[in-house]
Amino acid sequence: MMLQYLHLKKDYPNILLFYRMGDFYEMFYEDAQKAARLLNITLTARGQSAGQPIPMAGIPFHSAETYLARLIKLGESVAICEQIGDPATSKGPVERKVVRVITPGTLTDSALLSDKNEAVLLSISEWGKGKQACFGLAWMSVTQSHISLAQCDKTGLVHWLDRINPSEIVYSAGASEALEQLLEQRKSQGISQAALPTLPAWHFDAELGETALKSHLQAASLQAWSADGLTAAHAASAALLYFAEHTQGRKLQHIQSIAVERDGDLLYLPASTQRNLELVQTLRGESSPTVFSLLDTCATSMGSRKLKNWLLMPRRDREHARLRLASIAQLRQAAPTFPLWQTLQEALQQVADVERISARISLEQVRPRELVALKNTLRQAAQLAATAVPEASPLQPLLAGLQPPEGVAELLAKALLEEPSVLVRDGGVFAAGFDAELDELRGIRDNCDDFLLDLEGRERARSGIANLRVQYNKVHGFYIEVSQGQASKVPEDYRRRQTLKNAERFITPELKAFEDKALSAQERALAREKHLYEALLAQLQAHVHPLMQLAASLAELDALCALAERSLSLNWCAPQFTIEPCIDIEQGRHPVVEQRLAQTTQTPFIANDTRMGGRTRMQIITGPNMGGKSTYMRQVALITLLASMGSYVPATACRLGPIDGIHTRIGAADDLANAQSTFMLEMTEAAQILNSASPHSLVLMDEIGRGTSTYDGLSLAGSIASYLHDKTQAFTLFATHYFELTELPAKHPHAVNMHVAAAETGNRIVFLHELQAGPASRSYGIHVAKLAGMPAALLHQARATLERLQSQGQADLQSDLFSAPLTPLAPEPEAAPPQTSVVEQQLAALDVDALSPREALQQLYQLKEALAHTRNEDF
Ligand SMILES: Nc1ncnc2c1ncn2[C@@H]1O[C@H](COP(=O)(O)OP(=O)(O)OP(=O)(O)O)[C@@H](O)[C@H]1O
Repeated sequence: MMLQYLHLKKDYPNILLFYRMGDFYEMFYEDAQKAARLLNITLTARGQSAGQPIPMAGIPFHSAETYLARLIKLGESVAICEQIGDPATSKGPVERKVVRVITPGTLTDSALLSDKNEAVLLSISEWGKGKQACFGLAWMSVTQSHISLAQCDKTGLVHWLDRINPSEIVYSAGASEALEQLLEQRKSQGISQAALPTLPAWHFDAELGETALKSHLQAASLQAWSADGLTAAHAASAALLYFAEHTQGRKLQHIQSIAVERDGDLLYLPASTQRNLELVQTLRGESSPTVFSLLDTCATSMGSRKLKNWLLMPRRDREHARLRLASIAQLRQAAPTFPLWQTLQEALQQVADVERISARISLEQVRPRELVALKNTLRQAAQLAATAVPEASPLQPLLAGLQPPEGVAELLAKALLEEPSVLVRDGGVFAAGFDAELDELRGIRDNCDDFLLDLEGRERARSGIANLRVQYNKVHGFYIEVSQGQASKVPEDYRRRQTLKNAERFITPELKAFEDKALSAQERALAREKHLYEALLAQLQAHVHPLMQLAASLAELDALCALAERSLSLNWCAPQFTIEPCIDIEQGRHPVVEQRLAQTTQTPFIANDTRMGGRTRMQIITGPNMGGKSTYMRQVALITLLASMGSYVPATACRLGPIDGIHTRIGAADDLANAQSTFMLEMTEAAQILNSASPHSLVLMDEIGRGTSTYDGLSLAGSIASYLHDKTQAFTLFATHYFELTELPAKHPHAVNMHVAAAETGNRIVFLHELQAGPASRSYGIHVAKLAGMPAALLHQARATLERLQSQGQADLQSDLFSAPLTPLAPEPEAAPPQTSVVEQQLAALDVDALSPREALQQLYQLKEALAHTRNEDF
């Protein structure tokens, strides 16, 4: 047996092998030691090898899922080896085979997968040399029906890793040191938790990949998906498909489309932005309260996953967002009594996870109860599809996509019991009337009771033993039981089966014959149900593709209903898109802080306006600690993001120009989690922003420079602000406690000073959380320290020091800070200057001195008209 084990294990050297022995999965050697450590299970020994006991550890097979879940969470992979031979007929060890490999990026079991998260497997190939070098990416979730492809350079790779956030990344064993380092570094810095398996380099073969993709799509060319010529991505696909199919032990029939993604099509939300804005996880690593937890009122897990995808992968072009906004507008309308979203969401509550069920049908892992849930969902979907909406409604195509594939619900209704057993092996899955042979076998079993009662009556009469009973147990089968006192009266043909303290158990030839028939009927019925189930799954394969499409429509409808509900319940407005570069928000709010305030203190959130665009590209935001600077900056980023994903936004009005990314540098205690020095991390993140932001990006800089000495920090903060203003020209919100930076707008025409207002009464401070124009009149650090409960003597000393420093004057520093020009920067390509509006251009061209009063008036009218025209240029 150990020979068989070692033979199987040799193909899975780096992952745990669960070796099935009876009711246990056993592990041996290092696997046993590792599992004992990770799972806290007992390490025992079995036999000897080279004079040493063989370490062994096991888990009961019926509780395997719990252990698997723990191992997967720890980033381990497990190969499941089952007995496939018949122990009764096997000579030597029963034949065994690895039937499945479970890895963090290829999960399909409902018990291991989180309902609201995708487990994504990413494959990376390196292609070409020197200037032609690029990375090919291919990624998928095994429970979805498409593969995504992309190609990029090194900077782009970081963007994609942030976006995809894979659970597992497979790359070549011969990968470059740079790639290996990047992946390891992200893991050690806690940016990624992805498992990092490697495959031999020959798996990353472009031709192999292209052929595999074509075979999945059953197409002669990949042109229809714009996926031809993507050599590097094809190479990554080869390894991706090999790895995924190898883990499932079968071809992934349900993969039926390709999505080619391009960096330039998507908004860039770096990992730091996702973290700082607490999109799906709080800074403490919890799943609530976050933007996603606030948005997610979906009725189905499919809807939640779709919504999360919209939030984390918004597109730059506004087509998708506009369509979603139009759909939300429709869902908000009364139809006729309740808003349409409510009627639809009630129906969606009854909908099962069609996407995952369909994938499990394809992988032949689906359970009977999931099929019953699918049947009920299909009926529900047919009703949803019939929902009345106006003809030109943007919801029309979605509702049309809810038509269930023909005959599937009927087939499932006919085949399955309303409440089947959990597992097919227990029987009790198929409905009566579906299969004549099964009905007959079940008939024999069901007639048992009648026969046994009849036999009992006859045997009592024959033997004259009144308390004789015919019974059954799993160990001994059928028997006739009589008390010890009566045992001598039994007829001659009774054969003793078992002696108990007070009773004797017998069998008769007639009972034995019945037992053989009944037990074999039971066994045959189970085998028949297994066979029928396999046949049913084979029949369902043809419907997997339409079921996946139905799932996509259900998910989208659900996500839209959630956004409609949120927009009404939280009083959000529809954003407007314009080609003019701007972020124009009226009475904006931070949705999560607003909700927290409402739930905890019941104090209202103070809404604030944001006007950026045209002349204003940068706000230097000052004000006391706790004044609301971070909240304000985050709210601008969140409103921008929510609008870009096609959601209503927490504001009374919002106009938004093109946006290509949201970059944030926000100092927080979370830096401690990283091994890097806080200041180093701060500078690294700032450098990344300066290198990748563009005039269409939104940049949030919160207290940059505070991680080093005052003068260093101040100088760096000043230079960074200047660089962002002059070179990057991104929309920038720059919060700082360096009061000296309020001088910046004097020399930088596109920057303005803003401050969060606070009122002082005596030595007390009241935060107004109101954003006002101009710099803060002073800082309130000592007031805030008082609020925090600092000892009075300490505060007294701090005040005295402050006064002394202020009287020494810092004026010199202030005027010097921005006097040094931002040169030499000549070799760098100049970014395009901020777009000047038509009105500005006309104004610049005017020769005022040459105009008569009448012409001047005329010009004024024209300018006003041009201005109105620009503002209406929404698209
Ligand atoms: N607009 C607002 N309306 C009501 N309360 C607010 C508002 N903005 C902020 N707050 C409250 O003030 C608290 C502090 O806000 P925030 O962290 O944004 O201040 P800050 O100015 O960035 O402080 P620091 O400079 O210390 O980082 C928030 O947690 C919130 O409770």
